[in-house]
Amino acid sequence: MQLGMIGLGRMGANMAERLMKRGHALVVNDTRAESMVELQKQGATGTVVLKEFVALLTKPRAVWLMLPAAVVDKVIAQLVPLLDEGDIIIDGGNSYYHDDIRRAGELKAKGLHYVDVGTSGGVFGLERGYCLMIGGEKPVVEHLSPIFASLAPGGNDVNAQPVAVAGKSTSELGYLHCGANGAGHFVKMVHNGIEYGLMAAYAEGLNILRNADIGLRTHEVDAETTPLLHPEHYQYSFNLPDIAEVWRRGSVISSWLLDLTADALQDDPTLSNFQGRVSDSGEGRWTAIAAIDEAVPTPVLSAALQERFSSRGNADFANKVLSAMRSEFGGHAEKPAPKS
Ligand SMILES: NC(=O)C1=CN([C@@H]2O[C@H](COP(=O)(O)OP(=O)(O)OC[C@H]3O[C@@H](n4cnc5c(N)ncnc54)[C@H](O)[C@@H]3O)[C@@H](O)[C@H]2O)C=CC1
Ligand SMILES: O=C(CO)[C@H](O)[C@H](O)COP(=O)(O)O
Repeated sequence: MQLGMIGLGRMGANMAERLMKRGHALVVNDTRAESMVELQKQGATGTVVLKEFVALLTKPRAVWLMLPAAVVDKVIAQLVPLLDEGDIIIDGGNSYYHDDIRRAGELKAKGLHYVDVGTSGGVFGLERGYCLMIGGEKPVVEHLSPIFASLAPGGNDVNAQPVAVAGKSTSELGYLHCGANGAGHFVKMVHNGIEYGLMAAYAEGLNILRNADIGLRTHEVDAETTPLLHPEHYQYSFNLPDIAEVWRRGSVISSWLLDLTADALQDDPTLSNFQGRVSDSGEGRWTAIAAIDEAVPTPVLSAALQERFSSRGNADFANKVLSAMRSEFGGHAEKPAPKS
């Protein structure tokens, strides 16, 4: 099948390559001409000029956007005058599902179809395949199924576990039509909310292990902690790369995120290349908003999001306010920071 791919960054380029390896014809576009070179060598047709890109596509055209969420509306506005009735725009990035609902309505009025696809798999998707969470009209989704089936891991995914729905759903192949427009990105939003929680759980647990030698270095211990500490209980110098590795082998908490964590710790046990300022691209916030709208408690997912804000120094002033209040009501002075 032919597919147009706009956005050839960390995700789009690998997805185009995976599709070509599985026999699809790719027409590619990016504002960065250099991002097309390798794909063109592999057989893709490509141009930086959007009008020429559209002219290379056969009707009904299928155009997959793999762009930062912030530029999707702009690119759709440029694309629409170039498209014809019956053409399909697929947004495979991390858009907010509210935007999908609006876009699908606007495009429907022009005779165009819109499909939202939550894509998971990161830069490893080229080899492992991508998990696809899809929202849109059933016949349009079915029309695109050769593309979804080729991007997804498929039934031979080595990580796949036996499933109860065998033979009844494409879910066992790694892609799923989740519902009407917005449903794909709704499911991806919650997927990423869970991702934040899982990531925070591993990070917090490993931090407890890392500090289990605190009784051996009482001279460094925070002045607040010293009176409460029984040094004899904290005499362990754990090897974190080894612990992450052993947890990968048959443990209850084994996972792909743990595999990646173990790899990172093998490379550098102190993670000295990172400052620990953790960004967020919106999905965790939208998950928290949906939970509030539904009045569903999400203490773990919400705390994981808040932890990212703190990591960027956004709690510093609040902490100063706390110290100021302690000083005001109890005359408590701030104690010195631990020696490093
Ligand atoms: N990196 C990841 O692990 C994952 C990313 N996503 C989502 O996929 C989307 C793409 O992510 P990445 O590939 O990581 O981003 P990226 O920043 O690596 O690539 C974006 C590409 O879009 C191009 N681009 C920007 N504006 C353009 C325009 N107006 N016209 C044509 N091309 C344009 C850029 O030149 C770049 O090549 C985002 O929505 C992201 O949130 C989804 C799952 C995983
Ligand atoms: O969708 C993804 C993974 O599933 C992307 O890597 C996304 O960028 C992760 O979210 P955040 O940037 O908020 O950490």
